[in-house]
Amino acid sequence: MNTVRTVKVSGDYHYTIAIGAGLLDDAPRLAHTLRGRHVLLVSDGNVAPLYADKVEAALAAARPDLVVRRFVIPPGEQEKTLARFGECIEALAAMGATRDATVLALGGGVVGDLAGFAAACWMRGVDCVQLPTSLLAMVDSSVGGKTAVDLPAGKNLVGAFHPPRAVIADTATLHTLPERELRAGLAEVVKYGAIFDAGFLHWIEAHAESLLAGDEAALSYAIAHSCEHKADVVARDPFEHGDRAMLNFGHTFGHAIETEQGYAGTTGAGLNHGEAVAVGMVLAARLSAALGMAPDADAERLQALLQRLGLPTAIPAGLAPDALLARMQLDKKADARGLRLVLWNGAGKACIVSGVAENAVLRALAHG
Ligand SMILES: NC(=O)c1ccc[n+]([C@@H]2O[C@H](COP(=O)([O-])OP(=O)(O)OC[C@H]3O[C@@H](n4cnc5c(N)ncnc54)[C@H](O)[C@@H]3O)[C@@H](O)[C@H]2O)c1
Ligand SMILES: O=C(O)C(=O)C[C@@H](O)[C@H](O)[C@H](O)COP(=O)(O)O
Ligand SMILES: [Zn+2]
Repeated sequence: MNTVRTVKVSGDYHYTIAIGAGLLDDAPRLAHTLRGRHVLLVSDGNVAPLYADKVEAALAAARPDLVVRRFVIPPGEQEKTLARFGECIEALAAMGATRDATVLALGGGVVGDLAGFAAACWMRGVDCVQLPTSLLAMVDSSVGGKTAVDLPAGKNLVGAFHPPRAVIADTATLHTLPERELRAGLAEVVKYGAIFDAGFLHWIEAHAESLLAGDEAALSYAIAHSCEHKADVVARDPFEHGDRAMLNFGHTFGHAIETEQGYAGTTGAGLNHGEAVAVGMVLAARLSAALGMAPDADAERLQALLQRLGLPTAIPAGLAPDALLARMQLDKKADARGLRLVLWNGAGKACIVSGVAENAVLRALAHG
């Protein structure tokens, strides 16, 4: 077994994030997270054929008494729906899952959000253990307990806060992750540097090529450091009453793009989540510069880094600014005063601004 890094999420909803190559083979570690006998392994059609047998074999070796069932969805953001959530709940009912059951989320953020939401709702809440297999899920979605499904009207509009019992990230799974999805995960890594840590942003700039090449040491440092930042903010603010909202940097724009494109990202016809967030961060940085809150040079530097990482930085053709603005108005941060956006004060510093003028946002969208 290679080195295992651990990051602890402290506070009322505490758990450990374990990061290392080969952790899906670590039967005692997996078994240790389970309380009862029922396990529903949720995955998608790309990940299950690669890793589900391995996980089930490890569970059977450590706990022969377990009742394990599999629920596999087709891959892609278009599957993060109320309908799939319903099927997942029915799978728990069919196996007679008791209140000490565990939902194992084996996959990227789509599987993690859907499985986590099912765990939050079955019998008003059973354990969820996140086994992230995409870079984006390792650095972001598996941590912090936001679970949700999308509606045609907007991203993540139905969901719950339901912190995982544990997160076990087997970095060896990244060897099979498509390059496009690796880049998408790097967008959320850049986000942490942009909003919290100018030094980390500089480190990413210096290690961009190693990260893109899938270098183990660089990726494992980026994952652990990103998780430290996320663990820190979600421990302080688990329900996003305050500065957890900074994790939404670029997301009000990005979610509007994803929704307007009908969540067509993973199939290749639109932007996926990480790509949309990359565009969104550039728009939020440019808007901040236009409002005199961030230096122009920092906004240009952020855009240049995202471009070096092979990420898009412009709104895809065919998306109208007024349609995107309408989508942004259904963002979960908005309140009676209107849009509430995460804006930027330059490298390492973000802020949350209420009542942002719509004409300034429209100008950013029109130039985007
Ligand atoms: N809950 C949160 O805090 C949070 C944070 C960030 C993003 N999200 C959500 O996460 C989702 C995006 O997650 P994502 O980028 O992981 O997308 P995803 O789950 O669609 O995974 C991307 C693609 O990679 C495939 N894949 C995953 N791991 C693989 C592996 N090891 N080998 C081969 N293929 C693999 C998947 O099958 C899929 O086709 C969005 O729905 C977003 O809203 C949630
Ligand atoms: O954990 C959080 O808080 C985040 O905002 C992380 C984001 O990267 C993630 O995409 C999240 O799902 C967005 O949340 P939402 O509340 O805007 O739906
Ligand atoms: Zn995100």
